[in-house]
Amino acid sequence: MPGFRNLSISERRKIVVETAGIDVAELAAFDADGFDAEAASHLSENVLGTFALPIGVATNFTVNGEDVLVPMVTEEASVIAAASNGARLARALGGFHTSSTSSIMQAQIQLVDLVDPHAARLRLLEARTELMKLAAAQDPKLAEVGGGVRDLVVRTVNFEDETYVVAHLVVDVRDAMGANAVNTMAEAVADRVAEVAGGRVVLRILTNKADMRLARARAVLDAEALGGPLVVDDMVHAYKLAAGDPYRAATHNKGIMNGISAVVLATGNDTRAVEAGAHSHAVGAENHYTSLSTFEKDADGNLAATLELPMPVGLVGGATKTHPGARAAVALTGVSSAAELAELITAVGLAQNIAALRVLASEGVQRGHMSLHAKNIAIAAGAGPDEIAPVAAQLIAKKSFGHDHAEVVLSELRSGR
Ligand SMILES: CC(C)(COP(=O)([O-])OP(=O)([O-])OC[C@H]1O[C@@H](n2cnc3c(N)ncnc32)[C@H](O)[C@@H]1OP(=O)([O-])[O-])[C@@H](O)C(=O)NCCC(=O)NCCSC(=O)C[C@@](C)(O)CC(=O)[O-]
Ligand SMILES: NC(=O)C1=CN([C@@H]2O[C@H](COP(=O)(O)OP(=O)(O)OC[C@H]3O[C@@H](n4cnc5c(N)ncnc54)[C@H](O)[C@@H]3O)[C@@H](O)[C@H]2O)C=CC1
Repeated sequence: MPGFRNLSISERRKIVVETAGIDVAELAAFDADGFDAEAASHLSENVLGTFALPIGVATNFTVNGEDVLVPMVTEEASVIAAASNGARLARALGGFHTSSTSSIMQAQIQLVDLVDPHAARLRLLEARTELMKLAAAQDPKLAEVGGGVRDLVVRTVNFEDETYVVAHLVVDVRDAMGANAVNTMAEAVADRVAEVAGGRVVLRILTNKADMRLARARAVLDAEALGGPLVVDDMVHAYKLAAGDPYRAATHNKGIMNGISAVVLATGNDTRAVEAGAHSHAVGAENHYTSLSTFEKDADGNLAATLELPMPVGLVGGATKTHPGARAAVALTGVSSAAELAELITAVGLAQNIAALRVLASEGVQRGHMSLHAKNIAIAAGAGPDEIAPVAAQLIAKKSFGHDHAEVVLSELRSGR
């Protein structure tokens, strides 16, 4: 959607409504009074009001052959521009291809004070059918929509002089994020689990290491569009440093989460749950913190990029149906299942990562990022509504983004110099 960025907000809204095929009234949720203090007071505690952040759309996304607009809520300049840019680069060779596992979440039930932990583990596995049935009885609605308890897995965990037995309820939560659903089940079976194992239950809570709920995205990027073979090679070098060095991996993955957290937040999902899952997944099989994505040169000299990570997001439950902005954001994407949303979010994470690595492997991040952040610096220096654009333009022209420089530019503007 070239030129979209130059339109006014109302022109952008018109195009979004036409493209997404939604009712214009839905976008009223993004107005200042779209989510008032009264409505907000039902979502959280000790509420004083609401706290607004920008919601924008990333453009240019093709996912599994379909064009899609992506709502993103973020306070950081250049994130939405970069996602749109990454999607534009991927689009030339077919966009993003995605897949995912079933929506499987797990709850952990921790047993302590066991005299025979290894035998207790087997006693629990012998009672597997009974315990699964007891858990399933807590959520008939989930069974109605095709979900439910799929397994009971029992592990032992050793720490210091303790051997804990930990039972995992493995549950298909379908279109829910599923934390409340599996926590309810874990608490309901805890007494019987303690009885069968012959110990005492302490924790009964989901794990955010949602490694049975993975979403995947991949794209091929045209070498010439990236800037040539050297940029491809250097993007692979950038990836390899992240793969081998936790100091770089943390920043590399932060770039991925720039896109992911923004869509998770826009759709009313739990950013902390997704972030905890992502970073736990980034501790790979070799037990060191590494890159969530991969980049490799393919047989044609183009760049093949992939991303796979846990993506526990829902379309029902939590705040997804109760926050009007979240409802509008989901409507805008057109997704109809939690799995589809999870895959879209993963494609956005990959687009974000592609855009960041491309600038890092070529001109560096500061020109693009700071040009878009310049208005923010102007505001922080005290610029009023009419002064923001001219101060930002001066900072960009001089390629000098320091706050002291912004103050000088502002005072020169005010004194007519
Ligand atoms: C910023 C760009 C996109 C400029 O990129 P550019 O090449 O100067 O811009 P362009 O004018 O050629 O535009 C290319 C496309 O980018 C999009 N675009 C471009 N500008 C806008 C805008 N104002 N509003 C909306 N969309 C914009 C838009 O889709 C546009 O296509 P067109 O509309 O022309 O067909 C590029 O430099 C970029 O991708 N930079 C990466 C920035 C980034 O990653 N920001 C996140 C913050 S930094 C960070 O937190 C993470 C990091 C970097 O540390 C992660 C890591 O280390 O791995
Ligand atoms: N560690 C963590 O991540 C924790 C997260 N949470 C919070 O839990 C909330 C999410 O929990 P949920 O169980 O998703 O919420 P929920 O309990 O509000 O909704 C899930 C329920 O919706 C019903 N349902 C109706 N239609 C369904 C469908 N098509 N697919 C699946 N279920 C359907 C089912 O009965 C299901 O149990 C989020 O707000 C999250 O922040 C809560 C505790 C801990």
